[in-house]
Amino acid sequence: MTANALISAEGLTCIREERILFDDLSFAINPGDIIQIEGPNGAGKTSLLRILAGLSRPYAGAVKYRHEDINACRDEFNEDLLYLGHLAGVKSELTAEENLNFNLRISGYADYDCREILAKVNLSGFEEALAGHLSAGQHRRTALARLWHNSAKIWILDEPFTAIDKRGVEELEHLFIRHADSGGCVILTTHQDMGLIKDDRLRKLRLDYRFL
Ligand SMILES: Nc1ncnc2c1ncn2[C@@H]1O[C@H](COP(=O)(O)OP(=O)(O)OP(=O)(O)O)[C@@H](O)[C@H]1O
Repeated sequence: MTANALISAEGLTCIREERILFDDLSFAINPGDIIQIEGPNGAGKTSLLRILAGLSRPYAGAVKYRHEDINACRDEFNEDLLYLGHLAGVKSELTAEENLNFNLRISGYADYDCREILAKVNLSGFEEALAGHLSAGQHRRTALARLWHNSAKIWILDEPFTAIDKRGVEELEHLFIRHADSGGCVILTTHQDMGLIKDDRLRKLRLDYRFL
C-alpha cells in the first residue's frame, strides 16, 4: 500500500451465487492513476466497482479512503467520490437540463451554468428535450455531463463509453487525463480500447471466471 493512496482495496473477496468473483484482492490507487478493470461479461467488474464505491459490501476485506475504512468516514468519502453506474441516474421524464440540475444539486453544488456544461458534452439545442426522447448516446452524455462540474477526486465509472461516439470517447479520455494530472484518479470499466490513454499511463486489473 502506498502512503498517498486515495483509495485502496485490502483483501477483498466477493462471492455471488456460489461463485468467487474475486478473492483476497488488494491494490492501492494513487492520485494520477487511471485504472481499467478488465474481464469478460459476468466476471465481476461492476460488483468490484460497487464495493469500491461503498454501494455493496464485500464477503471479506475492506475498502479504505486515505487509509481509513470507508465505513468510518462515509461523509468525507462520499464528498470525494463521483460514481456513475450503468443506469447513471438519468430520469426519462426530466429534460437534459433538469437531470443535470438535479444531479448537481443533490451532490451539493450551487453555482453552475447547466447550459454551459451541456454544451461541453455536445447537447446544445437539446437542453429542453426529455431524456426519454434523446438518443442512447445523448442520454449517456446527459449522465456524463456531471464529470465536467465536480470537485471529487475519485471517479468510479461503469462503462462510461457505452453508446458514445468516437469523438465523444476522445473527449472523455482527455478529461480523464486532465483529472488524473490534477491529482484525481479514475477507475473505470470498458470493453472498448482507449486510443489516447496509452499503456504507460493506464493500469489494468483483470478479473476472470473462477468457480467454488
Ligand atoms: N446482487 C447480486 N445478486 C446475485 N448475483 C449477482 C448480483 N450482482 C451480480 N451478480 C452476479 O455476479 C456476476 C458478476 O456480475 P457483474 O455485473 O459484476 O459482472 P461484470 O463483469 O460487470 O459483467 P458485464 O461485463 O456483463 O457488465 C454475474 O454472474 C451476476 O449475475
